[in-house]
Amino acid sequence: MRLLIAASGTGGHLFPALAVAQRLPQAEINWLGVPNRLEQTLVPQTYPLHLIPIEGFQQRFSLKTLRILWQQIRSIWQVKKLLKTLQIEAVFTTGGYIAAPAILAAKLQGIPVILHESNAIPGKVTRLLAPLCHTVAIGFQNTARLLPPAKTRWVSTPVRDSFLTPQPLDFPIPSEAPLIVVMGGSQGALALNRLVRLCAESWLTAGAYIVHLTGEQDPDVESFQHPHYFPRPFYHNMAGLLQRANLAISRAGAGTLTELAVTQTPAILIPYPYAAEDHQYYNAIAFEEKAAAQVYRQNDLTPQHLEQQVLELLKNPHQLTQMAQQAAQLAVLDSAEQLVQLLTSLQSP
Ligand SMILES: CC(=O)N[C@H]1[C@@H](OP(=O)(O)OP(=O)(O)OC[C@H]2O[C@@H](n3ccc(=O)[nH]c3=O)[C@H](O)[C@@H]2O)O[C@H](CO)[C@@H](O)[C@@H]1O
Repeated sequence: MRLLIAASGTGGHLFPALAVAQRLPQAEINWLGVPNRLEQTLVPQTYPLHLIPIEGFQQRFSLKTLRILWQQIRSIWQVKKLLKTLQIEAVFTTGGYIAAPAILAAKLQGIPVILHESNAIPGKVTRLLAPLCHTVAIGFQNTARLLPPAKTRWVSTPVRDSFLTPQPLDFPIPSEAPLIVVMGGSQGALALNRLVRLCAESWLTAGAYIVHLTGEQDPDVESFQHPHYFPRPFYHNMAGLLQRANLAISRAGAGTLTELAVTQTPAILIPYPYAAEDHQYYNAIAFEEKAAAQVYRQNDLTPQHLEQQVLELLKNPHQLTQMAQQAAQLAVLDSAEQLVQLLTSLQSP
């Protein structure tokens, strides 16, 4: 199969697409992305990457809106040409603004599209263009009700292959010590970082180790130091890290949540308060409803409260085990496989 994957921008859009691509060794895969985004680091060693210069629309109308609209229209023709030149037979996209030209160009060329929407509240492009897709694969079961004219199928969200087998971890952490992993999504989260640094001392004193994924942009990254505290701007072996973690303190991006479920990691979730339509909160609630996580609104959460909640959990391994068991109930281990089947079924008469 000749497949175009349109996935761009953040880890949450790229890693699920890479997980599907990994499972299609026979396919001829080309990738559609945007300049200067994470795909330029993650994709070109494995797949030819084609870049189109587009941006997402801003909330408020301005002259820039017209420029973005023009970029979008132009990019539809660029993608249409690409589909033709590469003789693409199917398009797979994980949503976001790159999905718009990919879906519209595929529709003009009569090529079927599988769109994967990982979030509980679908993004704007998904809501608008879902009816043009062959199938919209969804990460959360409840999302189907928000996409009524489209054909939906719940598959959860794919995780990288490494999550499906035990991975070694290269941090010097004794096997009996509790490990807290702090994650702010693929770009880190400054507010979460500040909050955690205010609490870290007391968790470390209680015997925990901390791996803190800070993102690349934190100016205060060196402001807290301790021999059992490991800050990293970005870490690639997420599977090994989460398999070992006893507790995660995290934003609530859909990709991260799926990985927490697959690795059975109990979590304190602090959704990004400015995510479009508050979708991270609704992602997180699905985990809280199943008692797999505790959810706190960033604006209501004081450092004292977070510090206490974590200390309580560290003192109560039985509660952590119960949360881990509940997280396991949310895991769908063959999500990537289901998407591969959907894609390959497009070729059957
Ligand atoms: C601010 C915002 O709107 N973020 C959105 C974005 O987030 P973002 O890309 O942060 O979100 P996710 O949590 O879905 O995915 C992060 C991915 O990056 C990986 N990772 C992270 C840190 C690290 O050091 N190493 C690493 O590999 C994680 O393992 C995970 O696979 O896309 C997600 C999927 O549409 C949405 O749910 C999020 O709401």
